[in-house]
Amino acid sequence: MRPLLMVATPGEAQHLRGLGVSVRVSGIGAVNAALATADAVREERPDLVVSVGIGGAYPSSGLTFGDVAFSSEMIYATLGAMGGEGGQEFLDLAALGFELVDGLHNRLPAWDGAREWTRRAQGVLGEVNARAVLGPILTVDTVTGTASGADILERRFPGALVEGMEGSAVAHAARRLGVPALEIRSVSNPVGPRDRAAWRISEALTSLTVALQTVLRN
Ligand SMILES: O=C(O)c1cccc(C(=O)CC[C@H]2O[C@@H](n3cnc4c(=O)[nH]cnc43)[C@H](O)[C@@H]2O)c1
Repeated sequence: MRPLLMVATPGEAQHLRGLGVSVRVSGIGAVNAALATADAVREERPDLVVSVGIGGAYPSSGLTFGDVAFSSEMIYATLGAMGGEGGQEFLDLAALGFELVDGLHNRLPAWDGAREWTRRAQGVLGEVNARAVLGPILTVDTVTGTASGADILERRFPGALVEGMEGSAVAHAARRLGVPALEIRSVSNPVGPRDRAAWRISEALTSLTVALQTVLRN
């Protein structure tokens, strides 16, 4: 297998350089992520693209610092329109009659090995009291900074585990070039009221590295 890891920041890349696979830095956000993924796929011809990084955990996920979310699907959580009664209803691309790619709308299915990778990561993370969980991962353009914002997204996408700012765009670009994709995010912060002091980035990057070492080994 020739996986390509896409990260947003040099700090994330630094932790992952020793894994023996290609790691590319895109910059923050969906546009950077899509453009960098397209360039990297054309240059390196991977057979799997993995969007990896830190992320915020939704309260209902039960995930906490250092837990690792594996995507069952990557969802553009805010791509659509607000409408309906009082303008409070989210209309996704399907409701608007627009296709994203290949007949898909906001949701991009993950690579079909995602469940097996989650199982393997759970084996090793369990030893340090962290968890690996499979479920939807949301992509947002703005870090959610309020409890009501978290609540809105959890209602819109039941079962959502974590949010980040690049995963759907990485998967989208990879899909357009015929390569399967997966997103893996380690929890650095809860989604909710902004508290920058509470972020635990180092802990998140350590368990992300452990999880990746395990799944990439076989
Ligand atoms: O709120 C701040 O002051 C702040 C300070 C430093 C960095 C940020 C970011 O927005 C980093 C975004 C970066 O990290 C990923 N990430 C991590 N946690 C979250 C989250 O809760 N919601 C969305 N994205 C998150 C994201 O993928 C970016 O690559 C903010």
